[in-house]
Amino acid sequence: MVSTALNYVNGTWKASGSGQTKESSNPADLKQEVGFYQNSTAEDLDQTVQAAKEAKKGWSKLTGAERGAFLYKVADIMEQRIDDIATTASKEMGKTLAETRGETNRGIAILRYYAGEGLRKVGDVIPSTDADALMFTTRVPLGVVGVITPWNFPIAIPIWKTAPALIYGNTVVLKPASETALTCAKIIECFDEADLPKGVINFITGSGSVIGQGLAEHPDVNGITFTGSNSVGKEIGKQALSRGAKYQLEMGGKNPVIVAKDADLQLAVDATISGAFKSTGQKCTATSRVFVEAELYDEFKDLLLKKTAELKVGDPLSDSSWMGPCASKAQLDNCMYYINKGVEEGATLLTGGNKILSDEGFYVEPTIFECEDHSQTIAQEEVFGPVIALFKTASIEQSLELANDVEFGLSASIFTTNISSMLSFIKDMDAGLVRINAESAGVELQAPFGGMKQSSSHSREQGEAAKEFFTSIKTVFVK
Ligand SMILES: NC(=O)C1=CN([C@@H]2O[C@H](COP(=O)(O)OP(=O)(O)OC[C@H]3O[C@@H](n4cnc5c(N)ncnc54)[C@H](O)[C@@H]3O)[C@@H](O)[C@H]2O)C=CC1
Ligand SMILES: O=C(O)CCC(=O)C(=O)O
Repeated sequence: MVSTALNYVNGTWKASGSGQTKESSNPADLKQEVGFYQNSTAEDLDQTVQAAKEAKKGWSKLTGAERGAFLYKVADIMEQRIDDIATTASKEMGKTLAETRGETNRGIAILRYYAGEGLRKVGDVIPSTDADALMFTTRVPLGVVGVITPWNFPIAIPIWKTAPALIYGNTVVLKPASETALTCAKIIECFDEADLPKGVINFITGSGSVIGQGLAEHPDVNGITFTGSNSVGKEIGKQALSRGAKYQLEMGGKNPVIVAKDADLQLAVDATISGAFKSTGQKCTATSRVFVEAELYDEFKDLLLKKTAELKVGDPLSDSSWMGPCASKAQLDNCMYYINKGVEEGATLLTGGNKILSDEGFYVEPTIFECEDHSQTIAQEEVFGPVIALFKTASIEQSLELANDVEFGLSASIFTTNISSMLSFIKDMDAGLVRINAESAGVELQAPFGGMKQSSSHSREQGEAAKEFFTSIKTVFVK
């Protein structure tokens, strides 16, 4: 059934003052509309922020245990809705149902993790130089947090930003990507039914340039957490900095896989395929460059091509599909731009490179280029699609040097059985997430996540690291 998502402001579902809605469409079936969302205005945003501002005092006064009890309740409600949330997400952005179900379960686990955080320590006792004094740290919430999220993890990312914001006592205004607005509304329904106090969590849809930018610029928004493109992220950072708000940005990646001559071949090929092509390559942690030592190169390439040919691309709602379409026409066009660039700049197209079933949806073939020149566009820029640039290298040292030769530093993998190769990779690879004998994608909710170089604002999300962003430290001296 086609539905219309409303904004959620001060505990009430509400239409935008604009009276306008926009359509959310299905990238796997261009004839099917999934539903509609509110095309909100700056006035709607202001009312939403005011609701969060009014709620912050009461929410911050609750104990962590009390706030945690609400999050446990949201998790329990969401557990009853896994299929509905996952199906909506698959319809809105084309990821396979197996992946969106997994992502919903991950969202539930994140809620429970942060619910438990309400009972963990928030400070340290620090010895004072004054024998009669007690000195310690405590933490206070930022206040109102603006959460701006992308479409590629439409369930996990809104939750991994919102749950820690709430448990540490902040109130939230959440603006999801328009492509996945209905999925996010289903998540908010779980918060609504868990009866959080009014105004603690608010949800508003609309364009990035009005609602996203409006949040970044709003004087009553004390912190902004963002995941998305580098260009938008940088602007948000500048706006937040200029008015003294705290900000956290998670942006692009150009993630390498290094395959040593002593690697487990099957493992390295399977992990490369999964890292590069799951979610149609639309992960900031996706594998996009692969460096293979010469001795194993031909065997690796043959097996990679054989297994890629076996992948079934099709309807994300069908159990037999391994990879769905790109999330939108813009994403497909972007992908084709980079594929054409690869061909123009002289990389050898080994497989893929074409749109498929283009009348029905935004499908593209899993694509592999063999490259020699690491300065080529497909080796340097984030594609955000199922495209691999494959290189033969003379040594692990050369692989590592090339792996670091990009502006990003989010995640990176090495496949090797040699301990000293592992250790030099851990030490010398410039990435926030380094993985040994495991694919480049795959983030665990209890561990810090974030990038180096241009991939992030150098902050970390998830696990205990979230506390650093969502709170301010107060040093207390008592005498
Ligand atoms: N690092 C990641 O996980 C992601 C990276 N991307 C990259 O970005 C490219 C474009 O994807 P988009 O969806 O267009 O990303 P985007 O950066 O435009 O959108 C992300 C979020 O920011 C909002 N936004 C857009 N313009 C804004 C503005 N001026 N001020 C504040 N918020 C704004 C959007 O509405 C959305 O909620 C992709 O091809 C990919 O390369 C996209 C999504 C996620
Ligand atoms: O690899 C993952 O699980 C998370 C990736 C991510 O955060 C992203 O693509 O935005």
